[in-house]
Amino acid sequence: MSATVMASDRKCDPVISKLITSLKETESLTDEQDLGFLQNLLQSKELNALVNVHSKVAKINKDDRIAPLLSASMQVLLEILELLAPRCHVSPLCKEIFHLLQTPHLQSLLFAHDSIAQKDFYPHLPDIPIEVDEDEETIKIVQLVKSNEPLGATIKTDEDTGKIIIARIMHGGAADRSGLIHVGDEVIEVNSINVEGKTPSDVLSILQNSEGTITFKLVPSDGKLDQRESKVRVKAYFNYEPENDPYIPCKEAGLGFQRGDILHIVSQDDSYWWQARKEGDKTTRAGLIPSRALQERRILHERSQKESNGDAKKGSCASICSTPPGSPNPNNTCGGPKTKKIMYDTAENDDFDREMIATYEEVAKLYPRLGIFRPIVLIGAPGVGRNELKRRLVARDPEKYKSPVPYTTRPMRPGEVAGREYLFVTRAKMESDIAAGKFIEHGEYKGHLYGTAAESVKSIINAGCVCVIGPHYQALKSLRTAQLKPYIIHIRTPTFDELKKSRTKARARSTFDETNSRGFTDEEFLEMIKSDERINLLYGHFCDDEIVNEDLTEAFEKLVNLANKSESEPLWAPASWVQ
Ligand SMILES: Nc1ncnc2c1ncn2[C@@H]1O[C@H](COP(=O)(O)OP(=O)(O)OP(=O)(O)O)[C@@H](O)[C@H]1O
Repeated sequence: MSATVMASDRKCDPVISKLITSLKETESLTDEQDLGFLQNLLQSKELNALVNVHSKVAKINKDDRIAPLLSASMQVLLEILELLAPRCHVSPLCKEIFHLLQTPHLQSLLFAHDSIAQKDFYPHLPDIPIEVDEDEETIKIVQLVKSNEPLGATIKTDEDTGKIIIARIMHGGAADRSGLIHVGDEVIEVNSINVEGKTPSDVLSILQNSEGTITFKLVPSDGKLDQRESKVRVKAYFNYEPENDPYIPCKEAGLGFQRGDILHIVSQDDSYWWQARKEGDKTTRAGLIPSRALQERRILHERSQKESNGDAKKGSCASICSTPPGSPNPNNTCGGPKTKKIMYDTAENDDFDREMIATYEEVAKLYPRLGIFRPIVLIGAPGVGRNELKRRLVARDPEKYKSPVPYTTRPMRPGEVAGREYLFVTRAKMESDIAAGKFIEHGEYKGHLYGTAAESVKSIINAGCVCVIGPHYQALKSLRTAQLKPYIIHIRTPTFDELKKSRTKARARSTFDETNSRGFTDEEFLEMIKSDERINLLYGHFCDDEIVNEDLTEAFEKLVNLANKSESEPLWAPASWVQ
């Protein structure tokens, strides 16, 4: 028995009626069961309703009056947002339009509009297979005119058959744009030269030596691979130079980049070599970059090599090292003064960071939200000037920029007000809160605990103010979350000479020795630079920007500009923060 709802009480679509009539006349359908099934299906209410909708949409589509003016209104909206963003703090009108254009309802409406305009609702049906004689081989002849532009395709020898095949087509390259060459196509001839038994480099030299038109004789691959571009954007966490990479399949096809560059990954089809373009780059052809998996392997390989070299070195210097190996203390350096006020600790140490394999991070544009500001986090080497810059920013507009009040277990001193200098708590309470992960940073000084609670940061954000903090760099682990969405700035040291000159001129006070008010020593300057390099190596990729703190006025001006930028412009951030 069929559960299909019949459309017998309604008028069938004329085409369906015709089909039902012809069904009855079909002699080849002798099986009663098949006939019954088809009749039921054609008369079903669901099918008729669908055909009805389809006919109406098809009829409407024929009407030119409702043709869309554009099919990428979301793209236009994003471009307008980018244009408006820097003007938001200048004009309230711009700000209003900016936030209006960001509303999810409007964006969903435009998104739906674009899907309809692009006819994205049509099902993607597989190509109807053409019946070909299995013994007959289809061959296509492709002619391309040689220009300065590379072909944008790589070839390889098929491991099973030994034949030369197209390994990849670079998105936007000449081969891709021709639409005639596909991944998996077998190359039989190049300019009438049979390539059977030849290596990919033989074929390459044929190509290099040919002038004008290049003619390929190809056996098309069975299945056409989907060459649609992916929309993934990543932030690179390492520098890449294809010309110095011995493993890249084709150096000319490589895309070099710097740490911090935003890359548009257009294809991840190949597990080792992705295709990418630099974000904002107008060139259409994508380039090859190592995939995440490949880069992770390389880093692990490099590390294991370094470790084995390091072990050898450690062994040879064991007799002259007094400190046990593997006990780094970023706050107190061997030989330096040891009375740093707050030695910030987080639950984990730098070993955690060494474990991390920094390759790429998926990013998306994070748009400013009305009345919710990203906290500004200044990290840097101890003594570099984070507190000075933070103090100046808060002093510039105390209603807007606020620093969280730290907690302490030390007793209140005369003249202090609870909640102004510190929030005073018992040791037991603070220890249990630290254990519960409620502190973004904490440390001990002269037998008392000090620290900043995550909740203090959150309450400043919730009050509609910009929270400014200058924590120890290890606190980034607990701060860099989707909830807080921090804007992280690395305050960097200038060169030794610039550092010494600027601090001496300003009579800067050393933060390495709280018991004496004195200037920095050369040793401390060197330590600052070393620490800055270390932070850059371990945490630089987490930073949104950096400021070299040589001239204080200039550094502060840059900080103000970056603070404005973080409040008003759409900026790249981890994709998980945007969803
Ligand atoms: N660009 C600069 N030129 C001259 N002096 C500076 C500059 N930046 C900071 N200073 C001075 O250097 C000293 C240390 O700065 P600050 O207290 O801000 O360092 P910090 O990074 O917060 O260090 P710590 O984390 O150790 O407390 C202060 O006297 C400050 O005024």
